[in-house]
Amino acid sequence: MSENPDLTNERASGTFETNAMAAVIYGSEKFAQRRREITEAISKIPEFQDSHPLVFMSREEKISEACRKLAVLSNYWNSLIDTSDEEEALHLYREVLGLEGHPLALHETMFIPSLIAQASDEQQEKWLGRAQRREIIGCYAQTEMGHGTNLRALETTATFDISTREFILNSPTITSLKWWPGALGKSANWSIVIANLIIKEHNYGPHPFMVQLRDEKSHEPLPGITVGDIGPKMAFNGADNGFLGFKNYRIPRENMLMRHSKVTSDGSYIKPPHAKIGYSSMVKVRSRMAMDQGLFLASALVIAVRYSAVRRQGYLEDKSREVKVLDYQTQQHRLFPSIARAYAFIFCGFETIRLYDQLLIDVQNGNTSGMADLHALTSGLKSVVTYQTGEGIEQARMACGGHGYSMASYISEIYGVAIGGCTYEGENMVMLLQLARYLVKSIEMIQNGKSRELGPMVAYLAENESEIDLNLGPNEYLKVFEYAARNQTWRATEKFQKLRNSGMSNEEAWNQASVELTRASRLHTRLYIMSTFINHVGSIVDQKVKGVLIDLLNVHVTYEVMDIGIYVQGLLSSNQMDLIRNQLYVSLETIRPNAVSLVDSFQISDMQLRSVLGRRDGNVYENLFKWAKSSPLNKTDVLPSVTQYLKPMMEKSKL
Ligand SMILES: CC/C=C\C/C=C\C/C=C\C/C=C\CC/C=C/C(=O)SCCNC(=O)CCNC(=O)[C@H](O)C(C)(C)COP(=O)(O)OP(=O)(O)OC[C@H]1O[C@@H](n2cnc3c(N)ncnc32)[C@H](O)[C@@H]1OP(=O)(O)O
Ligand SMILES: Cc1cc2nc3c(=O)[nH]c(=O)nc-3n(C[C@H](O)[C@H](O)[C@H](O)COP(=O)(O)OP(=O)(O)OC[C@H]3O[C@@H](n4cnc5c(N)ncnc54)[C@H](O)[C@@H]3O)c2cc1C
Repeated sequence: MSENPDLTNERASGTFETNAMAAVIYGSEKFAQRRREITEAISKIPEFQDSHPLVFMSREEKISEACRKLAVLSNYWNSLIDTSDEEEALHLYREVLGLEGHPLALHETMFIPSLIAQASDEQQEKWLGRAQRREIIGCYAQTEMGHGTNLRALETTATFDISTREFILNSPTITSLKWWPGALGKSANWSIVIANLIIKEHNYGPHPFMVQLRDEKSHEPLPGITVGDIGPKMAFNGADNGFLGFKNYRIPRENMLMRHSKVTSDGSYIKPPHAKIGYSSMVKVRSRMAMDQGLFLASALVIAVRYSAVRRQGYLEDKSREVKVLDYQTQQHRLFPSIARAYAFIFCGFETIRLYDQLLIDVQNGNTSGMADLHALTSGLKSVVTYQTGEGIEQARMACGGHGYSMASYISEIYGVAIGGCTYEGENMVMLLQLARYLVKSIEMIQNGKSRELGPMVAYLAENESEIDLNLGPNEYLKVFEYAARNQTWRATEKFQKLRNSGMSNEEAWNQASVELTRASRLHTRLYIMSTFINHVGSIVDQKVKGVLIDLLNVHVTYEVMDIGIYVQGLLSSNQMDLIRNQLYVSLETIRPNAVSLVDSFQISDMQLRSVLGRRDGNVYENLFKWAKSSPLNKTDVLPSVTQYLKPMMEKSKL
C-alpha cells in the first residue's frame, strides 16, 4: 500500500536530510549507517517478526516469544553486528526484542558490566568469556523485599568459613529475600549477588559475589537456593523479575568479586581504594539512562507526531477540509518541547556514556577521583530524564486522543516501561538527594573561600548575576537557568544550615530541607541538559541540520525557562516573560514544517515501534481495523461467557 499523502507532504516540507540528522543524533555517520544496515538485515529474517502482536499475548507467551527470538538471534549474532560494539548490540536487541524486557537484558546491562568492573583478571578469565558467549545467563541481585534504597540495611549474608575457605550465603528473614532482579525468576543460572561480607563476626558491608543458582544442564535450582518469578508488573512483562533466598549455600572464596576488595584465604580483608567502588554497576546503568529514556520518549513522539499529521479533526480557516491536528498550537505545544527534550537527552546520554567509559579506565588504573562527580551527575540526570520522559510520553498519548488509549498505539507500553526508570537504579527522590549532597558541599566550599576548587559543572554557583538580554539567544537563557539553579541551591543549603545551627540533628535538618534540596538538584540537572544541548548544536557542521537544531533549541530554551518561571521572578520582568512566551510560540511555528522529519530522523523502525498509529506509511485506519479484528476476542462471534452467563441472565430477566 502506498504512503499516506499527508505524510508524503510532511516529508517533502522538511528542510534537511534525515540521514544527516540521524548521524548527529547517533553521534556519527558510521553508527547511524550501521543502525540502518542492522535494521535492514533483520527485516529480511522472518523468524524475528512477532508471531502475533505482543499486546495480545499472556506473560508466558511474551517470555516464550522473547526466548524464541533470542535462540534465533544466537545463530545470526556474529553476522549482524560487530560484537565488540555495545551500541550495535543494544540496537540489535531493541530491534529484535523490543522494550518489554527479555531474559538477556540484565545479562547485558548489569551482569557483564559487573564482571568487567568488579572481577579480578583471573575471575574474568574464568567467567567473562563464558558470559559473553552466552554459555551462562546472569543477572544482578541486589534489592531485597525489605530494602532497595538503603543498601547498608541489606540482610543477605556471606559469612567466611575459614576452615573450608568458603562463603556461606544466607537469607535470614522474609524481608531478606532478593526481590526484583530481572531475569532471576526463570532464566538466569548465575547471578552477581550483593551480600554483607562477614568475617569473624565483623560485617564489612555489601560486596558482590558470583553465585551459581541453577544446574547448568537441568536448569533446576541448586540445593540451598529458593528462586522464582515475582509475578506481573505494570510493564516489562516479557521479563521474569525474580525472588531468591539462600539457606547455608556455600560458594568458594574465589567467587567474591575481588578486583577491588579482597578476602585472603586466612580471612584477612583488603579494603577497596574507594568505599563505593562496589556500586559501579549502578553508575554504569544510570550513565546509560539519559540515552535509553531519550529513545523511549522519541518512540512515543514518532507515534504521536506521525499520527497527528494524518489525523484530521475540526477546522481552521479553510472550512472545506478538516485540519491535521498537528496544526493546532495546543498540539504543537504538547509535542514539540518533548521532541527537543528527546534530542537533548540523547545528546546527554552520549556524554555520560563516554564519561563512564573514561571513569572505568581511570578506576582500573587506580584513580577513583572522578567517582563522586559522575555519581552526582548521573544521579540527577536519571531522575530528571525519567520523570520528564514519563510526562512527555503521557502527553504524546493524550495527543493521540482515543486511539492513544488503545494498545494499538503501543504508547501505554512505552510509558509503563519508561517510568520503571523513575524507580530502578535508585528511586528518583533518593537520587536527587544524592546530587543535593554534592551541591551542598559545593556551596560549603564557596563559603570556606575555596571557589577555585569547584569543578566546571558547579563553578556557576560562585558567580554573580549579570544583566540578561534575551535577544542574544540560547546562551542568555542558560544564564537564566544558572540564576535559578544558583539561587535555589543557595536557598536550600542555607535552610539546611540554619536548621542545623538551630540545634537540630544533621539528619533531621536535612530531612526538613529536602524538598527544597530536590528542587535545587532538578534545576542544576536541567541546566546541565540545556548546556549540553547548546554545546552540541554549536559543534554541528551540516548547516541545514544545524539550522533546524537551532530552531529546536529555541523551542527548548524558551519552553524550559517558561516552565521554571517561579524561580526567575527576581531576575526577569513580566515584560521579559511575555517576550519569552511569544518567542516560544514563534518557535513552535518555525519548527512545524520539520516536525515529521525530526521524528523520522530517530530512525526507529516499524518493527521496533509496534504501533498501528505510528506506522511510517501513515496508513492508520485500515490497519487499526485489521488489528482490532485480530483480537483473540474476535475469534468467535459469540463468546462462551455470553452463552454461559449473559444469555441465561437475559433469559431469566424476561420471565
Ligand atoms: C540489553 C538491554 C536492551 C536494552 C536496554 C534498554 C533500556 C534499558 C531498559 C531497562 C533496563 C532494565 C532494567 C533495569 C535494571 C535495574 C536494576 C536495578 O535497579 S539494580 C538496583 C539498583 N539499586 C539502587 O540504585 C540503590 C540505590 N541506593 C544507593 O545507590 C545507595 O544506597 C545510596 C547512594 C542511596 C546511599 O548509599 P549508602 O551506602 O547508604 O551511602 P552512604 O550514605 O553511606 O554514603 C553516601 C556517600 O557515598 C557516596 N556515594 C554513593 N553512591 C556512590 C557511587 N555510586 N559512587 C560514588 N560515590 C557514591 C555519596 O555521594 C555520599 O558521599 P558523601 O558522603 O556525600 O561524600
Ligand atoms: C522494573 C524494575 C526492575 C528492577 N530490576 C532490578 C534488578 O535487576 N536488580 C535489583 O537488584 N533490583 C532491581 N529493581 C529494584 C529497584 O532497584 C528498587 O526498587 C529501587 O532501587 C527502589 O528501592 P525500593 O524499592 O526499596 O524503594 P523504597 O526505598 O522503599 O522507596 C519508597 C519511597 O520511600 C522514599 N525513600 C526511601 N528512602 C528515602 C530517603 N533516604 N530519603 C527520602 N525518601 C526516601 C522513596 O523516595 C520512595 O518514595 C528493579 C525495580 C524495578 C521497578
